Amino acid sequence: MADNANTSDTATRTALTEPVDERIPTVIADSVDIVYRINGTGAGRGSATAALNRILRPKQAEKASGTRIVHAVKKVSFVAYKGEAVGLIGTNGSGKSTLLKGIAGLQPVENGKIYTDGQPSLLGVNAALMGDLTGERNVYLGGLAMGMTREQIKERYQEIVDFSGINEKGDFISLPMRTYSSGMGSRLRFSIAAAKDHDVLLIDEALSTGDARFQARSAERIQEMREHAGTVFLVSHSNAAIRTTCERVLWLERGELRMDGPTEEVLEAYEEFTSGKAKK
Ligand SMILES: Nc1ncnc2c1ncn2[C@@H]1O[C@H](COP(=O)(O)OP(=O)(O)OP(=O)(O)O)[C@@H](O)[C@H]1O
Repeated sequence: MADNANTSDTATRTALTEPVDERIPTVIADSVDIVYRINGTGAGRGSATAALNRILRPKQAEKASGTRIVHAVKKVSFVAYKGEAVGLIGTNGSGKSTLLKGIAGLQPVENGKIYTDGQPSLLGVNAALMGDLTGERNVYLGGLAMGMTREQIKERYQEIVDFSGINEKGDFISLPMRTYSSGMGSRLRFSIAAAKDHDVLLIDEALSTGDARFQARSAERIQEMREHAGTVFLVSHSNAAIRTTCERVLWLERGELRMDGPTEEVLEAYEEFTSGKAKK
């Protein structure tokens, strides 16, 4: 018995030390479906009885209340690895943002599973900063939300402000964020997120509103984050931003994964698809 155990032990050790695939997975999506339910227009909308029915008889109530279902992500599977920058492309409403929210754990998965190693951080154009607070307060708020301590934020504060370039044209950091242009807002959001190395960083269109100089700076910072062995996902309609940032691309169309491969290959097919669409 003991001998057998030893033999299998050695076999396991050999198997474990063989360099099968040295890449370390950080996000695994296994046949993921994500569905939105929009409580609808049917009879009794908003009444207490309708609400009670939704709890007690969800199936029938769903029909009666006219609940609409939007199947935003359909059977999507992929594995992303440490050090990868993965672009997510697809026409409007194809499910890119929804998939990012699913990976971040902000949108429940209907079927299938998403496994992540470490804490994913979603950086979106609507990241939870407060418009009525100054840029400075928001740097602290965002930093705390990412799990940094007050001291760590204080140490990196100037770096964050400088990276964002918010103060290049005057003292804007002491003004409420609602007074910023959309480009300024997204620059500050990205700068806050970039102050920390993330295991998995999910970026939703945040770079597209920045100017060319800021986009180049962000691309450089994303490169650094990858070198620190994180995984970056970038949703963008800018094929140029995808080309400079990502070496792999997932193309979603109508919620389905149409293609997963090297950036140039996927973008070529996508560009053909979109130009074909434009001609129709
Ligand atoms: N909160 C929501 N409630 C209901 N349906 C939603 C919601 N958010 C998105 N959807 C629907 O899910 C589908 C996918 O939307 P999603 O925002 O993920 O697409 P996208 O690829 O990011 O689009 P875009 O490129 O326009 O930003 C769309 O049909 C959209 O109408």
